[in-house]
Amino acid sequence: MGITAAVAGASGYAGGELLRLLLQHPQIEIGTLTAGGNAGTKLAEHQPHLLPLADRVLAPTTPQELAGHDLVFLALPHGASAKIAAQLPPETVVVDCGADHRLVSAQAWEEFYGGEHAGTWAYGLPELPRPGGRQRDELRGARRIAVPGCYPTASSLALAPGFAAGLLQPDDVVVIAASGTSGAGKSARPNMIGSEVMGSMSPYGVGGVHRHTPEIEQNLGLAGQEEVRVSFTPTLAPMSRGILATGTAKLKPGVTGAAVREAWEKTYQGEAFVHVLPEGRWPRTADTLGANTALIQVAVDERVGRVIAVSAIDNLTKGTAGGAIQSANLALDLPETLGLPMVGVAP
Ligand SMILES: NC(=O)C1=CN([C@@H]2O[C@H](COP(=O)(O)OP(=O)(O)OC[C@H]3O[C@@H](n4cnc5c(N)ncnc54)[C@H](OP(=O)(O)O)[C@@H]3O)[C@@H](O)[C@H]2O)C=CC1
Ligand SMILES: CC(=O)N[C@@H](CCC(=O)OP(=O)(O)O)C(=O)O
Repeated sequence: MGITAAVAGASGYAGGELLRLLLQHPQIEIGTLTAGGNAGTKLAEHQPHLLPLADRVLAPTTPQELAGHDLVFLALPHGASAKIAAQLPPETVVVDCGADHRLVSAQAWEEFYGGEHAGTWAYGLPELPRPGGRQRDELRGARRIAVPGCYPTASSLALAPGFAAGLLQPDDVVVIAASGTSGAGKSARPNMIGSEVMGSMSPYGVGGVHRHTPEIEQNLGLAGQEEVRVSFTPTLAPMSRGILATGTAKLKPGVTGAAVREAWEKTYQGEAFVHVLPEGRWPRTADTLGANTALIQVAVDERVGRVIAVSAIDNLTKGTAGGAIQSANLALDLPETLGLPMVGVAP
């Protein structure tokens, strides 16, 4: 018998993308699917694109329904996963797409999310450079995994090579990122309706208050082993999927353009999903659509002594469900790339 996986939150965007990818995974069988208020309805009502699962009925999200699987993906709102995970057997691989277990600092959790910190799990961004290794080292054999936020995935992959190589000043880092509307989940806010989003871009969470700020700081700080401060501004773009993150940071004195290029290329050399593009080509979200890839480019603005690093991802694929399955592959000792698309949909 193969590996069985349950998906909690199967009626949502992240749950739907998990199922799209799991249907193509050669070693994982899809088990129980659950929802909240939509429990009792058929999956086809919420995910009409997932034809092979159309007649599956959604179960309520309880530990009893989720138990008995080798793998459980939680694609639930913040705060819902900790209680459930605590009631699942310790040997089950639990992969949480929500934020509950991403942050190391309880103080940062309280400041940006409020309430009690549920604890820290292995962070599911395998390519992230860490002193003497990669984040994937912590994911091999892990039984509890926290999938990163979509903005932190794009922003951290863009800038981490510069911090890992000690090329960037830690106190002058700016990230501005644009996201498609699916990043907000299915429960639309008033600013998400089509007539407001189409043909317009708008900032939100401005002024250092967006909850992904401490997560980006945590990742860049771990890469460089020093405290990093980031000014992060998210914006909403008129597209359903995709994130384009532009990070800039002040170079340390004497750092050359050649050293920057070498650091970025070396960091991601051999990585299957994270690619530094050839010089002169810039990442576009469209090229990552439906793929578990992150496309990166870097340049030096010599006039102001800053590095500019840009990355593009599909927020639902590398930014959530693809990253979740990549980490699960590592936890289960499967090939890291198994079942994951590397080719986007174009145009
Ligand atoms: N969208 C994205 O790009 C990203 C999302 N994530 C994270 O993934 C998680 C899911 O996000 P997303 O799919 O976008 O959200 P959606 O709003 O699209 O889906 C939420 C899912 O959770 C279920 N649900 C809601 N409340 C409860 C509850 N109290 N108990 C049990 N189930 C419940 C919903 O079921 P029902 O239909 O019955 O209401 C639905 O299946 C979130 O934690 C989000 O932060 C992470 C990275 C990126
Ligand atoms: C466009 C949009 O609204 N995006 C979401 C982030 C999505 C994501 O990655 O968030 P989690 O931390 O919730 O998992 C936001 O800014 O809140």
